[in-house]
Amino acid sequence: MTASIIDGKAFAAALRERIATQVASFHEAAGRAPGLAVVLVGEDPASAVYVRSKHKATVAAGMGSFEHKLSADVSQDELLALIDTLNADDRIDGILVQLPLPDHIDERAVTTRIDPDKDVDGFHPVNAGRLATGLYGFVPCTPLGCLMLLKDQLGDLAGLDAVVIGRSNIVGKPMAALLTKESCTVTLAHSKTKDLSSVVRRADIVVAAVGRAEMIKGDWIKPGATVIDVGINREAAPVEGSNGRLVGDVDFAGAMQVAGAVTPVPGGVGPMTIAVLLRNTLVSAHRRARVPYDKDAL
Ligand SMILES: Nc1nc(=O)c2c([nH]1)NC[C@@H]1CN(c3ccc(C(=O)N[C@@H](CCC(=O)O)C(=O)O)cc3)C=[N+]21
Repeated sequence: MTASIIDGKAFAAALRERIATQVASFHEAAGRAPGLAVVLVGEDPASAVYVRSKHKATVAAGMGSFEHKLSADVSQDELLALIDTLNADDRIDGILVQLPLPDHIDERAVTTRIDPDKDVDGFHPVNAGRLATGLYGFVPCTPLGCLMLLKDQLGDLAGLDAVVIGRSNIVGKPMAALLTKESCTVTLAHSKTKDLSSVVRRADIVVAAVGRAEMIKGDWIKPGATVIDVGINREAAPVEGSNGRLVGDVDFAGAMQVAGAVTPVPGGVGPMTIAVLLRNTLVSAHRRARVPYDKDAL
């Protein structure tokens, strides 16, 4: 038996198509395009690549893209002042400050400065609280993308055993909250979890978000389980000057022998993150302009 491969890239492309259609009707109804502001501090090459693909996807969906590139030595006060300006700018429905930030800037101070109703990343504590208590709010893009893939694969998730490995505020915790909302029995495992392989083995759904290459082994997985691999780890380059291979947090070849379905890396969760960012921005635009939208298409 071989697992099926969950094509996140294709799912994300289809979602972006539906978003583009709704962006066009929003534009007609509101007389403006939805707008996304992306702030990049410094010259980290990986961050620059992500910001470029976000910009391309934003424009391709018919949205306005407002890029702000600041030098690595910008002061925290200058960055906060830019966020205040973006908060007050009516053309902008979503604000994303690319993480990580340089060490002299306090990420907390930055994420809490963003207007929660423009916080399309869902990182503001107000949105974390809304998610935890079941109120409307922005849900972080990566876990929401994972949930979309799971529902597409499995339909109703109620009663399923889910294990989330990794307790970050950006992926693990919101993922556990989303699965709880879907009536899964959720275990949030992490680096201190005892006997992780046994914890993983009882799960119908495994979401791996630990940031350690191929840590989750194939023989830990329950036969037929659905495995979502959030990890993006770059292996050391085979020859100097070249790029190393991208691998997930799951031993993909091993998991393919046992699981029912597995997301690949690349081409799984990563493309969903950007598509959901556009979705959150479109939803924000509808809310801010008080134009109703088609929830089912998104
Ligand atoms: N405020 C903030 N919000 C973010 O959402 C955010 C961030 N900061 N900092 C960095 C991470 C990373 N991230 C990814 C987006 C797309 C892919 C993606 O499309 N990956 C492709 C391939 C990527 C490659 O080839 O390097 C794939 O998995 O198929 C991955 C990772 C968003 N992030």
